Amino acid sequence: MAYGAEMLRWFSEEAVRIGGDQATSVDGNTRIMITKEPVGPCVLVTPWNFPLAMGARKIAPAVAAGCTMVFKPAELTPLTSLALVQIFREAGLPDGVLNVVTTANASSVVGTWMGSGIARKVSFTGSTEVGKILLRQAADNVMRSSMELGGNAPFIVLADADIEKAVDGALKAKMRNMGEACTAANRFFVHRSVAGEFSEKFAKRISELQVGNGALEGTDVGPLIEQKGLDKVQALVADAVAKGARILTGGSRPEGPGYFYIPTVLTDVSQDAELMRTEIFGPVAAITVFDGEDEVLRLANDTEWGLVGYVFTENMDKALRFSAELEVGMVGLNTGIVSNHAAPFGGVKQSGLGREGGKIGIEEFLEIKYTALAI
Ligand SMILES: O=CCCCC(=O)O
Repeated sequence: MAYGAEMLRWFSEEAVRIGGDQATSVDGNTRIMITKEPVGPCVLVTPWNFPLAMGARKIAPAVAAGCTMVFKPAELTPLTSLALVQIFREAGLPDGVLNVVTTANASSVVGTWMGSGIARKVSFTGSTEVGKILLRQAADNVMRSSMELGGNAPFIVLADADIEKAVDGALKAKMRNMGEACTAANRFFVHRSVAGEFSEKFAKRISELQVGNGALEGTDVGPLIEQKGLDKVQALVADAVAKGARILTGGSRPEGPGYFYIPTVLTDVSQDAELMRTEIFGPVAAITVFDGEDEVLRLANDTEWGLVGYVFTENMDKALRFSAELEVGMVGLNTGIVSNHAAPFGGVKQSGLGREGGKIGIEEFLEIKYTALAI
């Protein structure tokens, strides 16, 4: 909620800073005037995992830039988005600027918007698979496209890391939103010399998390979103164990109803395990041990995704080397959280196109116009 609210504050402040530029041509005969205009009607499509913040991160810059929009929230979490739209109405946003449509038939509704020829921009947060469909549709009308897609984040603990800091960061990078985040650490690579200490301390902290009803006092983590998510997590753990992984903690679901899964730490995970290549989207940490820095960089970059990478080290040179060589859009150095309304959020490779938040976030909703003025 705070993340979403800060997006609104940030972009309300950025609205008044949409600048332009001017220059004189080399021959001195033309004044070059550069202005910025709203890109035009936008198609916004958001996921269920941060229903308020992901809507706010698109709607706020679009409104600030002066765009109108059609907005389709996730089928699993429509009510948060309806509440957000109501807040905009109460704040005085004119009718017709922000139009929300809830549907169980996303492809038909969004496909109609994409093919309309009216929309000039699409901004999507969700799976790489759906992102590719939208990009193909966007190509037909040459629409501006912002894509926040999947991730397969490496979490690297170097030999000289502060282990307490690394465990703390690992807990956040793995367990924020029960692991149901594109930023979630998916693959843990720990240097052999500290692997025992890190794994033991991390597994202990994970095993102390109280799983249960989020409305009850003392609960740390709740259930997964749906049966499909739970089935996926169970299958990924079974596959990893069949390929030689050892369970340090968790590895099963608790008795009783609900889509709960006990937070899990696996070690000795084979690079062939399915969860090394798939976004887990659940509370499972897969640890592998490495010996050399070149080796771990190669393993970390061996994925089609490139959203975020986490590195823990007390050595500045190594920190900067890893930050430069990881093929990602965002790096967490000695921190397990990169998400911040004031920072440019986004990935490289198949993790997406464009950035959301920060100073650049509003540019995604602006078009540049150049006017030549004879002098
Ligand atoms: O799952 C990805 C949505 C983005 C979450 C974030 O901003 O941290």
